[in-house]
This record gives sequence, C-alpha cells and structure tokens, in this order.
Amino acid sequence: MKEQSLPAGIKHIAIAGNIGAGKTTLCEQLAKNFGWDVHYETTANNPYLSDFYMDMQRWAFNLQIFFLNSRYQQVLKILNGDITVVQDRTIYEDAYIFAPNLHDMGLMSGRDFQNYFDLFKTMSSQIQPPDLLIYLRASIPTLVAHIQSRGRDYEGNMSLDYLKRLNQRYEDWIGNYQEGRLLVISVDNLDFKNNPEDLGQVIDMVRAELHGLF
Ligand SMILES: Nc1ncnc2c1ncn2[C@@H]1O[C@H](COP(=O)(O)OP(=O)(O)O)[C@@H](O)[C@H]1O
Ligand SMILES: Nc1ncnc2c1ncn2[C@H]1C[C@H](O)[C@@H](COP(=O)(O)O)O1
Repeated sequence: MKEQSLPAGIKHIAIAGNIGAGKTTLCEQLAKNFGWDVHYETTANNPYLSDFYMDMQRWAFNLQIFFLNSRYQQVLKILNGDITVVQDRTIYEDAYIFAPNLHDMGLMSGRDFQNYFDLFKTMSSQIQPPDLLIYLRASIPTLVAHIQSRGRDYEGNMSLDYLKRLNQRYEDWIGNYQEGRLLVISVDNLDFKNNPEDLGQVIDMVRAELHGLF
C-alpha cells in the first residue's frame, strides 16, 4: 500500500550502482511503496547495447551518446513535471564512470571522449542533481551472482576486470559526491527482492532520508 505522509516538493530520487546491484528491483519496490513513477534505463529497446558487448571499441561512442541523451530526456521530464519519479541510474554514472572507464581501457579514443564529455558538460549545466541519490554498494561476487541470475545473453561474457574497474570508479565517485543528499546501502547481505524484512529496512532508511531533506 502506498504511503501518503512524505514531505511535499520532492521530485527526483535516483538509484545508482554497478551493473546488477539491484537498481531496477529497488526502483520497483520503492515506486510501489511510495506511489512514485519510475524512469527505467533503456535496455530492451537499446539499439547499441548488444552490439557494444560484442565489440566495445566499435560501439562505445554510439552507446554513450545514446545513454547520455536518454538520461538527459528523463531528467528534463522529471524537472518539468509535477510528480515524484525514481530514476534507474543517473547521467553522472555515464559521464563519470562508464565513459571514462572505456577511455582508460583504450576502447574510446581521446577525441571521442573529449567530444562526449564536452557535450555532457553543456547538458548537465541545464539540469540539477537528484533530491536524493541512493547508492547500492555491492561486492563483485554479489554483482556476478545477480548478473548470472538475470541471464541477459549479451552480458554473458562480461569480464571480471570490467566489473571491478567500474566498481572502483563507483567507490571513488561516491566518496567525493557532494552534489546533494546521499544514502549508501550495502546490498551484499540484503535481499530486498524476496525478504520483506530486508525490504522494510531499506524503506525505513529511504523514508528517514526524505524527512531529513526538509
Ligand atoms: N538484493 C537482492 N537480493 C537478491 N536478488 C537481487 C537483489 N537485487 C537484485 N536481485 C536480482 O539480481 C538481478 C539483477 O537485479 P537488477 O535490479 O536488474 O539490477 P540492476 O538494475 O542494478 O542491474 C535480478 O535478477 C534481481 O532479481
Ligand atoms: N553508460 C553506459 N555505458 C556502458 N554500458 C552501460 C551504460 N549504462 C548502462 N550500461 C549497461 C550495463 C548493463 O549491461 C545494461 C543495463 O544496466 P544495469 O546496471 O543492469 O541496469 O546497460
């Protein structure tokens, strides 16, 4: 049942985390509990994702531009709307984690990365960070178990090195995050998908943060 007693004026909650951390699952649960809308990440209808996993160097720039635009459109909708939305991953994760990692791994050229990042700076100057950012912290074994249980074909040969690099970048980014309210949830021993007590614990944490915003 959805609860009614949250402070008014909160529009944008975002869930951040590495691949398989549980963002989509938690978005659904929070939306159900608080009566929010969800803006999901574009995976099934993504024109580049499966090609990207087959040849990262060829498709890195195309995929980054696609995600940048789709995340930007989502934020514009949220800021121009009057309902509360929970967003499945932020534009900051594309620009501060995925894209620079591809550049570092030699999978995106210097000029493509610079071009991409200049575009990100122009776009991000027009928007605001979320009212609350929820970061789902997960160890590599947890991420691997979740990715395997989800069983998306194109993620089947993702390397451990790729996942580890992303996790390190997530930790660095979150360690320096000062753009707004932040809630960090360690998910290694938390099953908010199947265990109602664990879900209740997470909902309590989120509710406390939201009340702290005012
Ligand atoms: N806390 C959790 N405990 C157990 N399974 C989980 C948990 N969070 C997510 N899962 C499962 O792991 C898989 C990936 O979760 P998902 O929400 O799609 O992650 P993300 O959106 O972060 O990539 C799904 O099969 C989901 O059911
Ligand atoms: N910016 C991105 N660059 C590369 N890959 C990305 C980016 N954003 C999302 N992805 C990938 C990772 C997963 O395979 C799918 C869905 O993300 P998930 O964390 O499982 O919700 O898209």
